[in-house]
Amino acid sequence: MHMKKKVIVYDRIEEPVLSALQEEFDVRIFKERDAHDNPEFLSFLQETEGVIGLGFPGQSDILDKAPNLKIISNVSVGYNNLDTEELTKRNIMGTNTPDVLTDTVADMAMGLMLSTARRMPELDQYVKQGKWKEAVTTELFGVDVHHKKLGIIGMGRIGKAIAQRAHLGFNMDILYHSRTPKPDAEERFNATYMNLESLLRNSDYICLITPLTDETRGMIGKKEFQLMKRSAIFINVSRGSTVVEADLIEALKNKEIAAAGLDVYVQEPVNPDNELLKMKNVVTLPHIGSATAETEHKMAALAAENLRAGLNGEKPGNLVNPEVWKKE
Ligand SMILES: NC(=O)C1=CN([C@@H]2O[C@H](COP(=O)(O)OP(=O)(O)OC[C@H]3O[C@@H](n4cnc5c(N)ncnc54)[C@H](OP(=O)(O)O)[C@@H]3O)[C@@H](O)[C@H]2O)C=CC1
Ligand SMILES: O=CC(=O)O
Repeated sequence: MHMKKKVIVYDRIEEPVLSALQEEFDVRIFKERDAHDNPEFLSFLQETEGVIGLGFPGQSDILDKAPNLKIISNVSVGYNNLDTEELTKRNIMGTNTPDVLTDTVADMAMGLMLSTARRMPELDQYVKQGKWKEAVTTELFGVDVHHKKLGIIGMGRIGKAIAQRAHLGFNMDILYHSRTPKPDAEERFNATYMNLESLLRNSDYICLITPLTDETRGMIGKKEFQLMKRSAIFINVSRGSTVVEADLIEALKNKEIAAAGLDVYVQEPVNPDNELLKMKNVVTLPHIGSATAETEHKMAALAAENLRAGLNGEKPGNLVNPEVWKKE
């Protein structure tokens, strides 16, 4: 009898993609929180050929326990959970889900920027708690977004989609920083390339949307917050660890910057005691950049396509370690 290949769904894959995978493969679902000390997980991992899901820790200690693994298919564009060099050494493919989420994440980044600037979550509570007794006065006013300067750090797929919305929709001036200049963004959004220091000094809004890598880890810390305007609003949609969180807390406490909008944290789910959660001028979201029904479905479908290709001996469309393919 033909044995189905073993696949771990590592929290999470949406229906109907999950059912399709269950038909093709011998699928076991494990949740990140209770997997790693679970003997059932460790024994299934021994025989698993494919992993699909969110944030599977693809580093050597866990790879040692997965001798038959051929592919880790991330349901995310970011792949900082994977040690790509280690994967390549072991002939394991890593894949991600670019493009299908770009517009959805950019919409969210704009929403986070607007709601931080206009204090929407705070004022939502003000209305719901029955505090709205007369027209709001100056202490509840926000600040304008339109016609301000937006500094985008990481002018990639999502950075450009944010620039498009901000420039064409909100008449914002776009400043940007990435490793290399982007002539197409300069042409389409009149964006100006800057080194990081100039961007931080000149922006009214700063939006961080780089991948988390060895280079970007902690790239925004004490010194960078001190370079920002005191009126600056800082938005982080990248990964929590691109920012030194303790320095962000200090910068907000010392009023070195005006406010922050955060979708990502060093520890996720964020610790309820984190001081950021207690600050009125910080808008917090639970890492929902791509979390719409339509986009999550597209990401799951694309990740399943990548997984299938890898397990069928074809080159997946979104390999993050293409070296592994040349090696074979
Ligand atoms: N909050 C959320 O839910 C989501 C978060 N994300 C995060 O957003 C990231 C970006 O996604 P996407 O736009 O598709 O990725 P891209 O690869 O298209 O863009 C990344 C950009 O970051 C730049 N960059 C990389 N390293 C550095 C560096 N050291 N200094 C300055 N700039 C740098 C790149 O510059 P260059 O082009 O010059 O190399 C590129 O412009 C993901 O990796 C993920 O971490 C993504 C989706 C949802
Ligand atoms: O954070 C989400 C991603 O797709 O990366």
